[in-house]
Amino acid sequence: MSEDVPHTTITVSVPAKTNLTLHVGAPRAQWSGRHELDTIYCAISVRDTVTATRKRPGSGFSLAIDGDHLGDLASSDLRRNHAVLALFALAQAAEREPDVALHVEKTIPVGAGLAGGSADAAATLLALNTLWDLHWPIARLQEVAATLGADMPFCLTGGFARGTGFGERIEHLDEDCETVRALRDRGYAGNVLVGAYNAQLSTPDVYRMFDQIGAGAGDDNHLQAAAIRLHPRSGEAIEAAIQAGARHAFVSGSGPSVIAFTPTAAIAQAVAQAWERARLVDRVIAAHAPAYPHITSAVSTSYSVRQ
Ligand SMILES: C[C@@](CO)(OP(=O)(O)O)[C@H](O)COP(=O)(O)OP(=O)(O)OC[C@H]1O[C@@H](n2ccc(N)nc2=O)[C@H](O)[C@@H]1O
Ligand SMILES: Nc1ncnc2c1ncn2[C@@H]1O[C@H](COP(=O)(O)OP(=O)(O)O)[C@@H](O)[C@H]1O
Repeated sequence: MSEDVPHTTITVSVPAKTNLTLHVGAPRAQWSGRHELDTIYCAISVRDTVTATRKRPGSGFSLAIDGDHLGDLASSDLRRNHAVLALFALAQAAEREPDVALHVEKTIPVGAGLAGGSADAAATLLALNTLWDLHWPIARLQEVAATLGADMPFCLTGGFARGTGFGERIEHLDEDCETVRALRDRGYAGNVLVGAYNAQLSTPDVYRMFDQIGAGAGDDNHLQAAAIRLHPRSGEAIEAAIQAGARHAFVSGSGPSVIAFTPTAAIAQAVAQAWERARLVDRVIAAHAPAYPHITSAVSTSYSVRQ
């Protein structure tokens, strides 16, 4: 005898994160040495997609990862993947079994300062919130996300937000608020180019270099000088982008990737050409800011389970 089991698949598309400003304070013992931050997060439309599918009870989790530039992910322990950590964190918080198949399709460069891991964790939480019929509010999911990483709570909402604490305290910034209007007036919205690298930077290493050399004079990203010290090509790409007319160009978070805000198609072409001609980046990705996560599909079918 067989029984029909609902077979639901939820797919979430999630944007990458950059920091328009990233002011770094002292490390705090109560945060296990993490530094106090005051940052403006901005999500950009370089996206990963996470699909979560219910599996047979007791069969455990599975993870499949696709993408052309997986960096150290290709050889890393699947159980340490941030999407899997999010699955187990929500399973524990919601008292559910993690019998879920996760499929992560990556275009966010890995170890790039774009929070690709945090984005996949956020997408997993959003997918499971529907797959398991939890329908928890974002604030409750953010409590789970904050236990996993500083910029994970922001990745659940996208758009613009101010982050404080070690980055986990989020004040979402509405599109029509004064701060966002001022950001738009200063050219921090619209088309961007991402200068991506095959190389990765370890975020802890960048913070340690920051502790040694501090912030560069006038840098809105206090980690920028440290990231450039460890990955000089990022600094060359920033200079070339500004010379080519970019409104803003900076290292994204702990780097090495570079973000250039390009207000016209001609400037975008000039920046891309300057980067490619002098091989200042390994890949150029066009995107726009801000961007938001969204559920792209929820498919319910059924499959027979032999009793
Ligand atoms: C720098 C930022 C800016 O948004 O993002 P990325 O550029 O890496 O994406 C964040 O602060 C990345 O925070 P988070 O995502 O938790 O960092 P992880 O890669 O998990 O590395 C954690 C390590 O980074 C350092 N760290 C992280 C956050 C913080 N406020 N102070 C720190 O000193 C600590 O050494 C910590 O152990
Ligand atoms: N799903 C994931 N996507 C990207 N990186 C991941 C993921 N899971 C674990 N990681 C690990 O997290 C580290 C940081 O990756 P990532 O979040 O992309 O960069 P950053 O912290 O610089 O924004 C990498 O060493 C990577 O192996």
